[in-house]
Amino acid sequence: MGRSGGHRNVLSGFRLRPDTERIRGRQAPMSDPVKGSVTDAGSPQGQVHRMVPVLPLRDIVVFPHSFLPLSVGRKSTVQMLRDATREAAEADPSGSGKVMLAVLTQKDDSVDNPGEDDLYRVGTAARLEKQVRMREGTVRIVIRGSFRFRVERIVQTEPYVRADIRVLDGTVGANKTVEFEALTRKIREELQEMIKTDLFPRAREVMKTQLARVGSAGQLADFVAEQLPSLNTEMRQEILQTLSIEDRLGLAYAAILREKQVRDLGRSIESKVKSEVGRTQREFFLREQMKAIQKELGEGDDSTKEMDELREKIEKAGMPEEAEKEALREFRRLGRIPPASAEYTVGRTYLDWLVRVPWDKRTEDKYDIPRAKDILEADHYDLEKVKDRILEFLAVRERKPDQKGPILCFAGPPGVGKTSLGRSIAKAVGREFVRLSLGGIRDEAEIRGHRRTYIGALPGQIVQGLVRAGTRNPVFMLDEVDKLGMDFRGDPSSALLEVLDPEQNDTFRDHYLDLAFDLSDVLFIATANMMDPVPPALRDRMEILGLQGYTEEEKIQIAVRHILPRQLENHGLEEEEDQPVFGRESLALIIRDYTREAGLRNMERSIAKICRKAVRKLAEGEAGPLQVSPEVVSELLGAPTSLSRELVERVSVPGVAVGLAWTPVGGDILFAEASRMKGNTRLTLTGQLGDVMKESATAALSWVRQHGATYGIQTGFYRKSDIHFHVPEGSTPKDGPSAGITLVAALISVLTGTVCRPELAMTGEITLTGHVLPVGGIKEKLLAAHRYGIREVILPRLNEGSFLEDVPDEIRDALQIHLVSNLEETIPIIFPNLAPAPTIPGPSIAAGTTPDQMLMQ
Ligand SMILES: Nc1ncnc2c1ncn2[C@@H]1O[C@H](COP(=O)(O)OP(=O)(O)OP(=O)(O)O)[C@@H](O)[C@H]1O
Repeated sequence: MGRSGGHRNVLSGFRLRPDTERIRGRQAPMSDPVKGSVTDAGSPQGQVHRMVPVLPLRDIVVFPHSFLPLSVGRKSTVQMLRDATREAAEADPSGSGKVMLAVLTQKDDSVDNPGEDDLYRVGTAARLEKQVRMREGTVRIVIRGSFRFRVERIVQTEPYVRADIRVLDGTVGANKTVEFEALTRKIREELQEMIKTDLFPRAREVMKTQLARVGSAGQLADFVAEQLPSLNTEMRQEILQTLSIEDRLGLAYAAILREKQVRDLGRSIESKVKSEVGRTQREFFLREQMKAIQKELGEGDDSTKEMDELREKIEKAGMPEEAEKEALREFRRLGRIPPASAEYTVGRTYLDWLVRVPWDKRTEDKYDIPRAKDILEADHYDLEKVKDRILEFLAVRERKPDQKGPILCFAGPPGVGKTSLGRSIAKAVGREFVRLSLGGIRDEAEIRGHRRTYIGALPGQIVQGLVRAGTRNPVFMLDEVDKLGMDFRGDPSSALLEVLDPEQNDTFRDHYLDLAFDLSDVLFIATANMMDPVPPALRDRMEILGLQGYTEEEKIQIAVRHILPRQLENHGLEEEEDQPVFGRESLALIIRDYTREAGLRNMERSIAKICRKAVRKLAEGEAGPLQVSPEVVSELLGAPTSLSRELVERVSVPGVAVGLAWTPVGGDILFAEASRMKGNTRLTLTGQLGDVMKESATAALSWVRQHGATYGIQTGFYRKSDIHFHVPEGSTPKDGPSAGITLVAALISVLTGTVCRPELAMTGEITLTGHVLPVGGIKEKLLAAHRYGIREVILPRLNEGSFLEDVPDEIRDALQIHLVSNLEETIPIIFPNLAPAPTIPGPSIAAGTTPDQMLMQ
């Protein structure tokens, strides 16, 4: 027997039967529309009906007054219907004989051919109201429940079941109407409430009418059992078998309470599901829309693939536990944010940085000292002291790899090979090399990164450098530590201190990554042009290796051995017949007239320029190697920027003297100018005069006023004069006391109207009593003098030691050096024609006298 196909709608309650509609074309009423008190009438109670054909049902319990359509599919049942119909027709040839069926519910609905034990013993006798044979062999029937019965005996099982049945009284205790009143009313109220809240309007009306037609209390209990969807077959069967009305009402009420619970639960699930479904559906819809837009724009939908790749990268990045946890957390968050949002981009960029940081990638160190020596030798000419120190440094590291030794700092003018030494160290130990220029960094965040809350935040330069290196243990060159700035955005040098401090740098925390990174494997090397501006705390961490400028000869050697071969290779001039041939004089010319530097930067640039021109000439079909003679140099590089000529011109008037200065970019010459005007004893100082040089100017004036007469200067010259000192700035700022004798020379020159000699330069600090004190940077200054073609130099005698020690022979040989102890010795060297008169001691000057007061004397 097939099921009726009755559809139970959990959410809306009551059972709706689509089959009913199909058969009758409209919603069939669920119960017999009989009015008034209904007993299980139709058969006297206790009466036994014999040989009644049994209609076994799966999952459905039929009650008296039930009126329901069913679909019959089992062959045995179809046959049973045919036989029963025939028998009824035979018994009542008038045609009004109704077929009566004993409807029994199966205990187990999986049984196909139920026997005696598979059926409940209590059922409902029903009349067959209608039957329609369908094409596929099934029969649609409509039955109407009549009375409860109990099976007395199964009299036949094949081909279908027949039984003798006894009519039961389903109205036991029906006279106690008052007692039932409260319960009946309650049940009705509950049912009405359910109908109101849970049904669609049309079904609600049908149900209301049916409930209104339910007359007796027993019938009400049956109605509940039949209609409440949450009851199962056993519960319904139990209500059917309960003959006492009181008990049946009790069971029905319990069923209602249960139903209410189930509905409340259903509602809360429904609202949860609804809100979840609403949100997911919305997101889904938006994502789909976005995909469509991307597709339209031809951007494709690679996001899933991309996310998979990202996850793989996170897993392979070798992050420490803390970092990996954070990365996966961010990754999961990313999965929940729409990819087009700004937040997604921020998260994505963060993860991209995280996976690029070389958490566990490192190179194996090679501490092979002889090999390191070869590499340093091959890459660098001279610099013996520095190379020795580097080799010692490496040797100690070999013995004690975790040595938290000093940080090397190469100090010297630009272009003397600081960076290239760093590269050679990296090559020698087999590490990657990265370089970070600290020049102009004023913001701590550039070292340590911006916090992620800033739009466009990035990791700091240290982390970026490591990412560039691709390993966690590169040689990291911090260029120009002396140029670190500091302002309201924080002090970058304190961040740098942390980076360089071996006690702290194993847990360096970049603000952007916000994760600890161990920097202790990094080999930091610093460079600086001068050490004075480097904050003392930073200087303390470093061992300073000084590199000075090169002499002309050294430069020629470096050019021939290193720079030329490199530039030829860079310009694709490997073939000998293509290579330009540089003569020694040409290189000297470039050094002397085209580059004014302590290092080799401009020289390398000039050589590169000539190589470019040579390549072009070859390309234009000019055969043979280019012979780079001095004339060709002039032709290719243009007019020389020779200073010697400028020197002669500038010193051709009285009042100008040539001094030597030390600057952060190497030695340089300076012009000290003095002039005298009619006036009122005023001293004016202009130009690039630092505080120290201003003091030197005042001291120079005082000395000349005291001793000027010796050199033919009118005593009291200052009374009707204003004196003006000026030191043109030139390209590089210069400061220091070493201009003392130069200022004296300029003043005497203007006061006596005698020009200084252009081939003579000088340096030395003076005291008020005319002593010449030692100064710094002797080697640099002499190299500069040589570069400019100066032939004579006046130096303080007290510098004799460093002059003999530091200055290369070649320079010493090329320059005539005058060592002086006081100005009396000095002036005749500068002005040989000013005959010194016997010394007349001047008036002594009280301490604390101002320049103006002095001028008044
Ligand atoms: N002693 C040397 N031997 C060989 N080549 C040298 C030597 N000194 C400098 N050079 C070459 O001169 C050029 C400039 O040197 P480098 O860039 O290392 O200078 P630097 O001191 O680092 O300058 P900066 O302070 O401006 O960074 C490089 O090509 C370098 O190879």
